[in-house]
Amino acid sequence: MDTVATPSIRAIGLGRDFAEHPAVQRLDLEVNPGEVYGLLGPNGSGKSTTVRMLTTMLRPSRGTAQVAGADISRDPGTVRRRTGVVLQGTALDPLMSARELLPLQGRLQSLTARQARARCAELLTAFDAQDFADTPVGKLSGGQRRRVDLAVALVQRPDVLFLDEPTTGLDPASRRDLWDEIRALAANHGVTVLLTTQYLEEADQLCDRVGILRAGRLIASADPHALKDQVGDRVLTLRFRDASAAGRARELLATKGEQLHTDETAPHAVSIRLARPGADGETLLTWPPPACTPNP
Ligand SMILES: Nc1ncnc2c1ncn2[C@@H]1O[C@H](COP(=O)(O)OP(=O)(O)OP(=O)(O)O)[C@@H](O)[C@H]1O
Repeated sequence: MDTVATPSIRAIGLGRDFAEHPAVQRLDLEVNPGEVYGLLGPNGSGKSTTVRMLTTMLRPSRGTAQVAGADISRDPGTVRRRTGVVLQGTALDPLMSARELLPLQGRLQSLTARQARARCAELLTAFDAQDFADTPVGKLSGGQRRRVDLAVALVQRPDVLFLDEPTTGLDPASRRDLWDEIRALAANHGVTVLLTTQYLEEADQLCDRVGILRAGRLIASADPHALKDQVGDRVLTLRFRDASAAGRARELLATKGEQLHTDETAPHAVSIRLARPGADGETLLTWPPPACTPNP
């Protein structure tokens, strides 16, 4: 019996040039069913170009890929039917509400009116969106809006979901809520998720595996812990009660010449690179600092 699952996404030598400049070089990638895979990389590293090729929006210059069992070049219609996509700045009609948009999407995907209404009700409940279901999406907060984007992408029950920088611009609490939704999709419904991110913490907390893209090349791909060992310095993260305590710790550590890693998504945390030889075991910080030690 064959017990090896067919990958939900398999790219072989996939690449795309713009005016002879390779935006994505030769990408080899496999993502398994039910996995949350993160493509991590700075601006311009090729993340969106990769997503646009895998979702059949952009023709590759070289290579091949299969998504949800279909070839992106030979059978793009099947790929589109079996996948959901949320791109950066997805253009939903700002005057329409979730309760209008979701059934409309269902009808476009050939559901009957009754099926479309039922699916809409199911998704509004799943995304805890009843309270803002009748508000035009143009008037929603960033976090609410992303949940509607995600719900719209899920109307057709996709096997594979692509999310291009799903949490950019969200506050930390909305970001964590969205992480929970994405995890639940994979864990409870077996949806395979490929997302792109610029945030190390997001890749670390959310993804089963992470690929690092740099200048259009996948330079590493593994689970986040293995990746940190392979390509990163060791990082010690201290979490504080509030952002101001973290700020004071950051100032103290900077005066000691420590190399700090800043992550704008985690204002309560301070991360220190432990790359200096001989730094292990040294006391880096005494907390609380002397100025706020309670009087005996
Ligand atoms: N339509 C296009 N025409 C010309 N060059 C493009 C086009 N789209 C992307 N590029 C170039 O391809 C490279 C990769 O861009 P891409 O948008 O894939 O990167 P990214 O990692 O998604 O960046 P960001 O995080 O800013 O979205 C960049 O050098 C970009 O300028």
